[in-house]
Amino acid sequence: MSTCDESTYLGFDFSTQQLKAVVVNNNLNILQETVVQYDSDLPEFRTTSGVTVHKDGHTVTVPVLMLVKALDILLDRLKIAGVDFSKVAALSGTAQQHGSVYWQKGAYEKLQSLQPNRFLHDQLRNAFSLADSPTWQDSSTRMQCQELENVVGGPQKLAEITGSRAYERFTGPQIMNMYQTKRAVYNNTERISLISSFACSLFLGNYAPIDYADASGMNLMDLQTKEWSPEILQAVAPDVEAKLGTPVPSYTNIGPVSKFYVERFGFNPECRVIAFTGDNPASLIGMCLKKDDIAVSLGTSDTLFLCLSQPKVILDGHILSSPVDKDAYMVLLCFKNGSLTRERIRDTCAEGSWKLFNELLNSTPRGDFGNMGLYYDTQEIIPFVKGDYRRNKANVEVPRFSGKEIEVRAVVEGQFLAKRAHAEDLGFTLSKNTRILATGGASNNLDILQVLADVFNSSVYTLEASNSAMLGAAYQAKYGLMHQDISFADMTQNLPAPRLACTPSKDATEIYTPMVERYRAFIKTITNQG
Ligand SMILES: O=C(CO)[C@@H](O)[C@H](O)CF
Repeated sequence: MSTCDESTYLGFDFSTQQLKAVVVNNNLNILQETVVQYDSDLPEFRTTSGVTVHKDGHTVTVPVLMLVKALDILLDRLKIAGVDFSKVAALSGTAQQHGSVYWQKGAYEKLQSLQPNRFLHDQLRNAFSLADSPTWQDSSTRMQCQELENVVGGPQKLAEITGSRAYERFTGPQIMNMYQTKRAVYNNTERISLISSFACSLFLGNYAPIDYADASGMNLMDLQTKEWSPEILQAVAPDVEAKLGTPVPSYTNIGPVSKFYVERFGFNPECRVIAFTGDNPASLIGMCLKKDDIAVSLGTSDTLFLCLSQPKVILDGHILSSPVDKDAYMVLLCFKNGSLTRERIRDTCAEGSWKLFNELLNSTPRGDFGNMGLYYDTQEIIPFVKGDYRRNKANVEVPRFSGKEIEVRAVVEGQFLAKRAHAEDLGFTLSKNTRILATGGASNNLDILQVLADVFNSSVYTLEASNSAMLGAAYQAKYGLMHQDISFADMTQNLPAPRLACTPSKDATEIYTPMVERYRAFIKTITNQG
């Protein structure tokens, strides 16, 4: 299907708590958005914030069929909203990273023979050898992480090969755990997808390849060669390469949309399916990140990422292949305790109201009278700790603060001090050209963004849409069609510039630079390194 002014592009975001879609026109302007909230729209799956936290407190899964059923609902909502699918020239998507989907033997035939008069979820009910897929919030694979690092010669070596030391949520340790503890599932699995490539497979009516950017979050792909590392695969499980397929550049034009969508929804048979990718790489696309930019995504997880022209070896954080240039890279820091932790403090200190939360936040001075709090509802990634930690002005640990307003400011300042400290540990130096581009749900809260601007002593900008991952998927749909003819920068040059949201207060640097050092000392103590 040739692109023309009438063409539209579809982007899907299978994120942790919801499935979203956006339709953009040929100029990448938003025409339509819609969402399915897993918990409320699909209560039969009994998820909380989109997942099931198991009794061991470390295993965290998502019901795969819930994601399929969410797509059925979402496409119907788009149709009811009047979207003309025949104009969609290409579609792409994104998803929570690291999660793994296990397709049962025989699922390929089911994908190939989808009937347009039946729901997807009805036809794929028996397509998965594991009903509940591990997600990025899972931390049950500590042992497999140790094994993987030992096999290659330690965390530094694994980071040199794959871009990260072993992490519990990464797909390599997860597959290893599957092989070791659920052998029957592994043996009954003909294909292993990430959640992004699983979603892409639904549109392709075939197994979709894993893209380089999301493959970088698996501890399996050699970042230099962009191929699975034979040494690592061998350690993970037998015959795993055949189940993974071959990774591809993130903007690969894979093939036409499955005829199921042509016949059921009126898609153009020439509509192309572009490789799906992880939500953080997709955010980088949606934000059109530039060299001096730092992106901060304030979602279920909080992440910080920036562009890199050459890879580097880091032990706290991740180097991923760039989603828009297969020869470039991105640095990613992920903080598992993001919006859900802010919401917990909102509920305990501000009666569940963001209005009151913001009032309490603004009633306290920058620096919170010298108090500092670190709050980890679930096992954190950076640092590897869990629980609440508070210190007063004298740097003495205290069980609680004197007022709710102190706690409210402490959770926000603590989360942002962590981001600045670890970004600087990566070698990023804040300068007068630094722009902080904020995205994700909390980027709609200007009071929280003001703290971000103060802690980083940098101006904070926001985009037209707070969901940059979903937008990035739609941009990738067009880029996948055109990348041989135009650079991503040229394709997106006419998009509106990010809007200035907050500038740092005059005393920001004198208040927060010392606090960053206090944060570093604080986590050394709580991780027993001090
Ligand atoms: O684990 C993460 C990144 O490494 C998270 O940001 C997930 O992608 C959130 F879905």
